[in-house]
Parts: sequence; structure tokens; C-alpha cells
Amino acid sequence: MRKSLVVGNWKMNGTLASAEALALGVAAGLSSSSADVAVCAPYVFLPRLHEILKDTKLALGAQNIADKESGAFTGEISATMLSEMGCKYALVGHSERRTYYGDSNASVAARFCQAQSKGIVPILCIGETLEQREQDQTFAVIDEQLQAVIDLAGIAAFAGAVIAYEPVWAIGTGRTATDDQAQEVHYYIRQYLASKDQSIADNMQILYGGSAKPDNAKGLFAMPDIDGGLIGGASLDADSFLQICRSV
Ligand SMILES: O=C[C@H](O)COP(=O)(O)O
Repeated sequence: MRKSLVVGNWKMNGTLASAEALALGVAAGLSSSSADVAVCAPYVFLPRLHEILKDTKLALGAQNIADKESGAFTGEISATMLSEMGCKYALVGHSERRTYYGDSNASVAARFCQAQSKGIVPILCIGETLEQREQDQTFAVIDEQLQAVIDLAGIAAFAGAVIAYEPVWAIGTGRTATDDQAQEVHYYIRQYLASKDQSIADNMQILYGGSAKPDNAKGLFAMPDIDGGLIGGASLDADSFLQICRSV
């Protein structure tokens, strides 16, 4: 039985004061959620959040992680640094990183390995653009994005990872994949992993990310291959996020 996981991705929003209030608000409401819950906060808020969340059930994550261990890589943040800040998770390959900052499949795979080298669970984000969906390339894109990581890290490494399926066309657009559309791709991802290792596939937490909100979360989370969510906009409000966490 896979445990559900709900992860808030705050993206580049908030101030230190609002981040503290949001984190404490979420942490305070978690006793009534059966899911594991985490928030991926902007880097500069992590030290303070690490302090205030220490004795709570809310886990901390980063929104990205360097693809190298250390050295002359201005502006990057290493796995060691994130581990010191109490990060349990790190997103790798979020579609906004791939689209706006050119994170390639190879660099995403390297970030995945860096995270694991310091005991951080990578949340590997994969998914197709609208154009790719319309050209029937969804599964080919998923294959490439998964295979790049399998080639570098090996299938066994997925035992310590999470996958998030993000249809890029449903991110921040208010447009959500239907329950069936999302389930179809989640099932495909699980089958792809199963063709390499059945047990890894059976145990893999696959999250849905793409305009998930309190009013559609229940339907999405009820699908057999959807194990929780990666929540953007709706994670910026403690009540909305907690409602989603309680929908698993
Ligand atoms: O990381 C989260 C995904 O990009 C979804 O964002 P959204 O819920 O604002 O559409």
C-alpha cells in the first residue's frame, strides 16, 4: 500500500514573514491529514523554516538542487547545503526550470543523483506541453524524461524517489487534466517503470501537479495510480492546501 504525499510548491512567492505564517498555519492543521505533507519553499526561507518546523509533521523541500557537488558554480545551491537546511525533498526538472532555465534531461538526471547522494528524496517532475499532447507525443516525452534518469541513476535509485506528473498545459492555467486524463498518464508511467522493475513500480509514489485545487483534488486522488499532488497556487493559502491534504 503506497502512502499518499502532498507537496506544496510555493515557487517565487511570499516574504519571510508570510512564509513563516503559512508554514505554521499548515503545520497546525496537519493532525487531520493521513498523507505525508511537505512544502518546497524558496531557498532563502529554508533556514528559518527549518527552525520553526523542527517539531512538526510538515517536511521541508527545495524547488531545485545543483547538478554538481560543489565548486565554482555561481548562484547554485548544493545537496550538502540543502541537507544542512533540513530538506527531506528536492524538486528536480520542474517544468518551469525546463522551460525558462533550460534544464535538460541530462542535467535533471544529474540533479536527481546529487539529491540522493546526500539523502534527499528527489521529486522528479515530468510531463508534456500542450503542443506535444496535441501531436500525440505525450508518452514519447515521458519515456525520454524517465529514461534519461534511469540511464544515469539506474532503476534501483527510483526506490528512493518520487515522481510528479505535470501536464505543462495545466500548470497555473486553471485548466486541469480530467481525472481520466491524469490517470491514463500515471498508469503509463507506472507501466514504464514496471517494464524495468515491478516492485519499484508498485511502490512508486506518483503525484499529480497541474492546477489541483480543493474542489478537484478528491476526484484526482481517488484514481488508482495517483498517490497525491504537487500543488502550486493552491498551496499559498493554508486553508486551501490543508483541504487538499485532507482529500487523500
Ligand atoms: O509545482 C506545481 C505545479 O507546477 C502546479 O502548479 P499549479 O497548481 O499552480 O498549477
